[in-house]
Amino acid sequence: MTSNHLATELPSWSKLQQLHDTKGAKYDLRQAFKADPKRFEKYSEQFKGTKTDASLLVDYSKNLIDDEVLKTLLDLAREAKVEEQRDAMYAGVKVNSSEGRSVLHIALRDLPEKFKSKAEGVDEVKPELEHIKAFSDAVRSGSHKGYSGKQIKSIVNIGIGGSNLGPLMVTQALKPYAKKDLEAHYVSNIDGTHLAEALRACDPETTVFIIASKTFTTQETITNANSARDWFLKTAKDESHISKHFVALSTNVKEATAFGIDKANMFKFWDWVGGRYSLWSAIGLSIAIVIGYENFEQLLLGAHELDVHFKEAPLEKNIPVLLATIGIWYNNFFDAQSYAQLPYDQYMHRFAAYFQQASMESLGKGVTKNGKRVDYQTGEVLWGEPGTDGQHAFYQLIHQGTKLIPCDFIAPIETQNPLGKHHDILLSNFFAQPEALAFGKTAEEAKGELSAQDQSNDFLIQSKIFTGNRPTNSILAQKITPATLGALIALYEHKIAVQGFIWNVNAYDQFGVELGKVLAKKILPALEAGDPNKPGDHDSSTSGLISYYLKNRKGH
Ligand SMILES: O=P(O)(O)OC[C@H]1O[C@](O)(CO)[C@@H](O)[C@@H]1O
Repeated sequence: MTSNHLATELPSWSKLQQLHDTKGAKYDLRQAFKADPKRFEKYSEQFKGTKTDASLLVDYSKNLIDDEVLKTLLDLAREAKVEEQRDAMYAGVKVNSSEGRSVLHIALRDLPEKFKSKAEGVDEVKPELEHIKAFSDAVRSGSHKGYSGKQIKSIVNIGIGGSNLGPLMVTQALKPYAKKDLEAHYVSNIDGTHLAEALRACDPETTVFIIASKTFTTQETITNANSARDWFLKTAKDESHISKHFVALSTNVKEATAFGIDKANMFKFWDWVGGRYSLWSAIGLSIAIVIGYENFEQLLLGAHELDVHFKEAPLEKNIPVLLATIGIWYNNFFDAQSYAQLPYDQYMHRFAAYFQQASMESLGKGVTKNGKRVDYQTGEVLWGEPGTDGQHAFYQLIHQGTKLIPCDFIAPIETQNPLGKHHDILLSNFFAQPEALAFGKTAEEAKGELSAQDQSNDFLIQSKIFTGNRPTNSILAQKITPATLGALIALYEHKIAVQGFIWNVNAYDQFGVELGKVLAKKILPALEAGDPNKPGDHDSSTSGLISYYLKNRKGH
């Protein structure tokens, strides 16, 4: 299923522009809520797993939308053939056209085999899960021992981008489910500090290194993996011990073998698993080790149940479609420059960082799938920090700054750590912030709060006005369990898919990360040669910087 369109050519695009100009820009949430006491019921959806405890309430009523806007947004989705593109993706059509690949992370979690996606390797998903189960069980139970017969106490996942952020985010978000006597470290950065700090906390006799790289050629990962092997061999001495301490997660068996990893220690996945969608695959091995295979399976099943919702719910009730199109409303018609994800759950502190890659690497594209340059904005700039820390840092700008920043607030109803009044206080903030953003404070109200003397101080009054009409979604999860987290991640993955379908960009390639990598490879020999007078053939800025570095570096 290919589509030829520029989003601006779809009939509903100009209608949305009109709607924005005639009423969207002036939309008043105070009035909207007053006029319709059932607005919350109308503009919220519940998602409940049937076989898992996944449970989400998504309230999108505090958006600058009415029935006409919403209908037009969904018309836009239909005109862009979102449903057909989704079905093609699920079926295994090679929708990643530039790389000639299917996009089937949904097949990794389709344990009930509902979608019958077709691609080479789909039938290997379950055997590979068995492999993950056997290894994670062995490490957790202590039956997999280090070369000197000791039980494994630390794992170090070495990977970057999608081979790091997903497992890192999930193991943090699900920390209450983690095995207590096992330390998990995640090393991604080529900065030697990252590996050095992790190794300081490890003992070679009791550490397993998980080399996670789809391609097994990524410079950071291979360099870190080699340094980890050197560190290990300094103590272990004998290379035959490597097999008990190094495993590889990769689609590239040849390179992993060349690195010295035993076939039995390789966990494979397939080219239809995009790096930033790979936590459900062998890349999730560290998740299974940390939280146990049964919990890992719940994560997959929760995501699968959301996949079913995305596939079967009518667009009017389809949560990923609603969030995606509402996002487009602001990104393309209100010129919103960014979008914030704000989890009110300390364990979810890497959630926005994870979706930064998933969303921005997927949708940061400037050409359509047919090679036409787009004449509209694409990927949202995504950022965020957990509440309430964010409140004391950047919320001032969200409330009163000149930029429109749509936000998603996410919180669990049940905390993993009941502690006095803490959770109610946290949640009171979770409820209050979207309320303040939506309804603001008028000049009258601001004036009423001032002393008689200050009531004529216009600067004070103006400074205390909150314009309101700042849009938010509020997502309440029952509890951040493995299944609920799986559903939440899948929800945002599908939001990305829908936006890609509408903007008609390929959300599954990443050519934008290449150029800088190629230039770095050209620069490295000059740094290794070390002659400040020979920085290589560059512009004066780059050469000047390299020479300055070479002249001033010490301890090399
Ligand atoms: O898993 P690999 O092949 O080492 O790639 C790591 C990351 O590098 C990228 O290719 C580019 O940043 C990501 O898409 C990917 O997640």
